[in-house]
Amino acid sequence: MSNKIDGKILVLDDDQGVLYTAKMILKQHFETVVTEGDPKKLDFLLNQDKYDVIVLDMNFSYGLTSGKEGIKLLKKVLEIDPEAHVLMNTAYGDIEIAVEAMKEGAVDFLVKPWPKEKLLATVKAIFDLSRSKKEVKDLRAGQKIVLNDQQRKYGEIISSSPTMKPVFAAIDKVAQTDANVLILGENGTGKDLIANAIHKKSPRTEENFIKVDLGAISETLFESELFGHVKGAFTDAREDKPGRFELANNGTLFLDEIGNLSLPMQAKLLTTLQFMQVTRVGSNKVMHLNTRLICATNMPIKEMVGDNEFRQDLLYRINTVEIHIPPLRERREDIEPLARHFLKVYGKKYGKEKMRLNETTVTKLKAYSWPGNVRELQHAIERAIIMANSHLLAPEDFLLLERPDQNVIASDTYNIEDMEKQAIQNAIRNAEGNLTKAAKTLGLGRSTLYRKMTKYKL
Ligand SMILES: Nc1ncnc2c1ncn2[C@@H]1O[C@H](COP(=O)(O)OP(=O)(O)OP(=O)(O)O)[C@@H](O)[C@H]1O
Repeated sequence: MSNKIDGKILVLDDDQGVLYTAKMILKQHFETVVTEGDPKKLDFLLNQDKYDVIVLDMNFSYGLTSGKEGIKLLKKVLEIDPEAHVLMNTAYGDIEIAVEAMKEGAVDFLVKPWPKEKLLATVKAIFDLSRSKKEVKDLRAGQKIVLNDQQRKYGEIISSSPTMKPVFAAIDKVAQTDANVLILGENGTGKDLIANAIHKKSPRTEENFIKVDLGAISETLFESELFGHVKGAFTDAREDKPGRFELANNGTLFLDEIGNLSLPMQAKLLTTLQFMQVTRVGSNKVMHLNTRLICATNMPIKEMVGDNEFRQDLLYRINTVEIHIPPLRERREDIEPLARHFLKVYGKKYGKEKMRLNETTVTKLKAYSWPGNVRELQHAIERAIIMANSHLLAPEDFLLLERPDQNVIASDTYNIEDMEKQAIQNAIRNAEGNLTKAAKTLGLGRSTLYRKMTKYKL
């Protein structure tokens, strides 16, 4: 390995002698030194690559000593790359022009002819400045993601059913290891919560817990989101950005909805997991990682392997330990404590702390099949609290209709109001009680939906 600095320097000057000398000096210390005598090539060069330091001549055309050409070029450089670090080079020692260049955004200037050490020392200092600014930026971009992830609230896990005992036992055991865990369970069963609980109980608890919803990542953004990118790697890459893998280094990476990954994305993920190393898109620097992996899915992943929709080798890599979370209908003992828990949480949120459930309501809640699991129960309680007229929640405060086979208005009425009422009921049912989602499906605002629900006594 060379001990040169891994940096890129561009020298633009119409004096071939200057270009030659600068290259000779800088090449001994920096990995890449590009020299160019034609200012018209500037656009092409800057769009092609990103330079840590640009040494720019102030007086291009022969005989022109006003420095105007250099200022024009400087503006152009900064237009293409507003963060460029430009060192102006002038043969005439015209301090006023140099000061103007600094005002326009140049970082420093040199007066030709410069002693060899002076050029090197100045370029090195500017290089260090540019790198440290970049590191701060990287850190900020990373912190933003980490902060978002940390701010996501993970509440307490409520459960008293025997069916959940093996789940808690598994959490305690795997938390102490670095084993890859695959959490399986229907929508809304608490996979997120369990993944976070494993992290919290693990020795990595002080490090980051980073979640990636693979179901929400497009094919084009997959690599950049997971592995990061460097500025200019693609059109929208305006800044360097660390990937989720990198941010989860020494911590835990939670890949949710892994069953939704396309086969090409599965292949990319597998390679990363095999070597536990990533390279930011557009860079060639390999980073070795120490990341604990937890994956989750609500899809029948083993059947998907049989149907060649999910790679078997990837499944083997992620499912060292499997944790199955049973659906709520298979642990009915949890319904009441969960309902009371959400009653407390939302009672507080909406200033209705006195809300209670009556016995018939509890019986009704326990009898329901909860296809949307804990999330559906959570939304049902929240809605009931918002809509209820008294402190005692009655069965009528819950819209728990078993799902119809078809997602259509099953009616032969043409009365507009009846149709509207049925459409609202269907939408709420299909959204598993999530009113925001139901309102969206209906094309209504949330408050309009509340109004209509009151009107139709829903
Ligand atoms: N045992 C539990 N105790 C308290 N809250 C729970 C429990 N299980 C789930 N929840 C709550 O239910 C909601 C859904 O849970 P979570 O997001 O963890 O489910 P999920 O299985 O990851 O869902 P999806 O498959 O849709 O991503 C969350 O608000 C979570 O806090």
